[in-house]
Amino acid sequence: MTRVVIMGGGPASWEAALVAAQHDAEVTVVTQDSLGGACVLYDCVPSKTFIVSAAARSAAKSAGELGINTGEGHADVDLPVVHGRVKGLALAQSADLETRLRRDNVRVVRGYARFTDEHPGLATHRVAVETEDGQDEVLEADVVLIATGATPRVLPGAEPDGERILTWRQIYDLPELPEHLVVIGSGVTGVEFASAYTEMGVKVTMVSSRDRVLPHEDADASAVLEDVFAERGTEVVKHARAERVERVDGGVRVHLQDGRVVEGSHALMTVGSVPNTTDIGLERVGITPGRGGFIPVDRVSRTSVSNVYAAGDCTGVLLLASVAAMQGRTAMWHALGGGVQPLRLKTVAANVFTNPEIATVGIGTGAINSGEVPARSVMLPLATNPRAKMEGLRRGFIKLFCRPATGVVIGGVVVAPSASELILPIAMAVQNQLTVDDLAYTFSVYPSLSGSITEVGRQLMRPADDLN
Ligand SMILES: Cc1cc2nc3c(=O)[nH]c(=O)nc-3n(C[C@H](O)[C@H](O)[C@H](O)COP(=O)(O)OP(=O)(O)OC[C@H]3O[C@@H](n4cnc5c(N)ncnc54)[C@H](O)[C@@H]3O)c2cc1C
Ligand SMILES: NC(=O)c1ccc[n+]([C@@H]2O[C@H](COP(=O)([O-])OP(=O)(O)OC[C@H]3O[C@@H](n4cnc5c(N)ncnc54)[C@H](O)[C@@H]3O)[C@@H](O)[C@H]2O)c1
Repeated sequence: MTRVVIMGGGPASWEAALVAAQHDAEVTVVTQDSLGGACVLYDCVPSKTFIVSAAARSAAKSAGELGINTGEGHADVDLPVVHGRVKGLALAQSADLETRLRRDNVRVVRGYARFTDEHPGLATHRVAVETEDGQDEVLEADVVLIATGATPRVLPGAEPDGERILTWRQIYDLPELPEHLVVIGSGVTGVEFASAYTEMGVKVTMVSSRDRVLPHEDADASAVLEDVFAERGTEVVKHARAERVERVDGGVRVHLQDGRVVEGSHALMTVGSVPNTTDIGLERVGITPGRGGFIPVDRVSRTSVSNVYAAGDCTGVLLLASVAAMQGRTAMWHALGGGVQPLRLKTVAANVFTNPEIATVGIGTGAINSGEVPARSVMLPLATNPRAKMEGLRRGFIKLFCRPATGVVIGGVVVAPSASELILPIAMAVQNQLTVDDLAYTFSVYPSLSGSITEVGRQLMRPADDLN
């Protein structure tokens, strides 16, 4: 029986464990947190649960527009209930995962895992487990998967104290909503929390190091988000790098590198993550971390050392739960001899959970605008969609990219309240190399937002004459 040891307990780990168990391996997961890892306990799941509550408040506040009076536009936030729900759902999901893995005979050990091979180059590996209760043990492994994830990056001079200077993992312990939250960093994490706290009725100022929020996303999508921020009173301070955060009476002062100062009651640090790779004994197996401490892997999750795989945020490939999970499965399919499809990043769908949401898949706008990838594209504002009008949606769009000659769909962007759901037909088109004609001939429900996807397909169709 192949002995598989998995270090870490997030999506890369639990998905790998399920595949390995299916292949009759003897599987041990070593995780210092409960199962689910940072994804379920601190990052993805808690933030999305919080965002659902924030969206419910917005919906209640805007119901009057649709003729439903909720009582003078009030929608009070019961923060202990919101935070209780966030933590409760995370723990419940973690417990579900543990039950599932145990049912598949996966051994789950709570502890910290490190390689302890005597020297690099050995055919099998040893992983030492350090437990809180001192029941340390050493596991012999034929295959090891490193899935140790990442941790919030700390800016020197802005060390989180859990009271006023916070990481996104500490906010659910706040007894009250901040009066004025300064969000430092305008990547995906920053904008999601800026959007959610604004919807919760908090004054938010965002410190953005670039000329726009979400510098790596579609520029039209960022522009919609900036318009919404402006309309709701979320201030964005641009070209602004935080140098340090000082605690003052009743609040914080954020000192920017150019001398400007931003004041608020609390600072939320969203300046990226660092991989958990420094203290796991990589040198004992001969793995040298790459740039930023991430572990280099190929498209089937192999490291430079035979029978040692890595998956998820510790690899820095694409810091998404869905990618972590696929990397984990791929590692086990490869290690245990199943058929394996190398990871295809061009087909990954992702979503920014702001209001409206921003979903993307396939080739990005950057590569198309720069001419690197030739494409035809259409952007259709949702304002003309009948269902959007009924729902009172004024902003958002569907954008589609296809190959100039064949019309094969290669990417798309959706900006809409439910973009995370609407992106799926485009993702299926990209994954299966469907054409704009395939989309155009697909029935969509009338009236529906997805009707705009088939409409974009029709706008990108070419009469047969054009193709000759
Ligand atoms: C605020 C936020 C929101 C996000 N929202 C989304 C989203 O909506 N959708 C999405 O797809 N992605 C989202 N992500 C990204 C997603 O959370 C990560 O990509 C995902 O968690 C990575 O999973 P992983 O398997 O690498 O491990 P992680 O989830 O990071 O878990 C790794 C676990 O291993 C443990 N560990 C570390 N070292 C050891 C060791 N030596 N021994 C034992 N255990 C160890 C860690 O403590 C941790 O519990 C979000 C990220 C953040 C920060
Ligand atoms: N919905 C989702 O799927 C979701 C949500 C959150 C995070 N994530 C993933 O997690 C990863 C990390 O995202 P993130 O937003 O946490 O980190 P990030 O690294 O993408 O963004 C951090 C931002 O902070 C800025 N920054 C760094 N130092 C700064 C300073 N001193 N002052 C001001 N700004 C500063 C950086 O320029 C950058 O724009 C991403 O790959 C993302 O896809 C996904």
